Formats: sequence, structure tokens, C-alpha cells
Amino acid sequence: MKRNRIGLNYALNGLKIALTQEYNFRIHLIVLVITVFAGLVVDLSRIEWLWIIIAGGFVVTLELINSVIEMITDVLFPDYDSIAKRIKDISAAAVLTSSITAMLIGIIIFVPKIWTSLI
Ligand SMILES: Nc1ncnc2c1ncn2[C@@H]1O[C@H](COP(=O)(O)OP(=O)(O)OP(=O)(O)O)[C@@H](O)[C@H]1O
Repeated sequence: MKRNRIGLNYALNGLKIALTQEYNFRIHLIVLVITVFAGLVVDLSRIEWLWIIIAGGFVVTLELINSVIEMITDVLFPDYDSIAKRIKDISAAAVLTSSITAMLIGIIIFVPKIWTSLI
């Protein structure tokens, strides 16, 4: 039980580090907060909230993993290295594909609602 509590503290500390030191993580969180606010405004259904939670959690989690991969790469390859470049570029690509996926989910959910409110 005590171990679990300490583990949670470390994880929360990790979130604090990401929030204060990782610019891209902050941007993704801000986009998520705006999306949640928009979801409240257009009154999403339970299923639509589930999709938003899955999409948002997916992007934010991948951004955290990407930050870790970047840090490990910087330690392993302090100088320019073509493998380091591939690792970082592919890791960034994972965040990009997750972001595009989340954006498509957002478009599918929000565009029809905005459309019907306009006509
Ligand atoms: N050691 C390296 N060797 C070769 N290319 C590198 C190296 N470090 C970074 N790069 C290249 O520079 C790009 C940006 O790397 P960087 O570490 O600045 O990450 P970032 O995507 O800007 O993320 P962040 O802003 O969170 O640091 C990488 O995607 C890679 O193409």
C-alpha cells in the first residue's frame, strides 16, 4: 500500500516535470482543455465523451513517452548521430499520427454539431 502511494507520488512528479519542462506536452493539454470546454458547450453524448477521452489520453500519453525517448536519446547520443535522428523523428511521427487521429475524431464529433447549429 505504502509502495503504491510512493509510486503515485513519483508519477505525479513526472506529470509536474512534463508540465513545467515540456512545451509540446503543455500545448497538447491546452488543446485537450479547449476540446473538453467545447464538448460541454455542445453537450456531447456519453459515447462522444468516451471517444474524446480515448483520443485525448492517447495523444497526451504518447507525448509523455516521446519526451522520455528524446531524453534517453540525448543521453545515449550526445553528438549528432544518424540513428539518434531516426529515433527522434520516428518518435515524433508517433505523436503526429496520434494527433491526426485525435483531430479526425474531433472533426467527426464536432463538425456535424456545429453545422446543425448554423442551419
Ligand atoms: N543527437 C542528434 N543527432 C541527430 N539528429 C538529432 C539529434 N538530436 C536531435 N536531432 C534532430 O533534431 C530534431 C529535434 O530534436 P529535439 O531534441 O530538439 O526534439 P524536439 O522535437 O524539438 O522536441 P523538444 O522541443 O521537446 O525537445 C529531431 O527530430 C532530430 O531530427
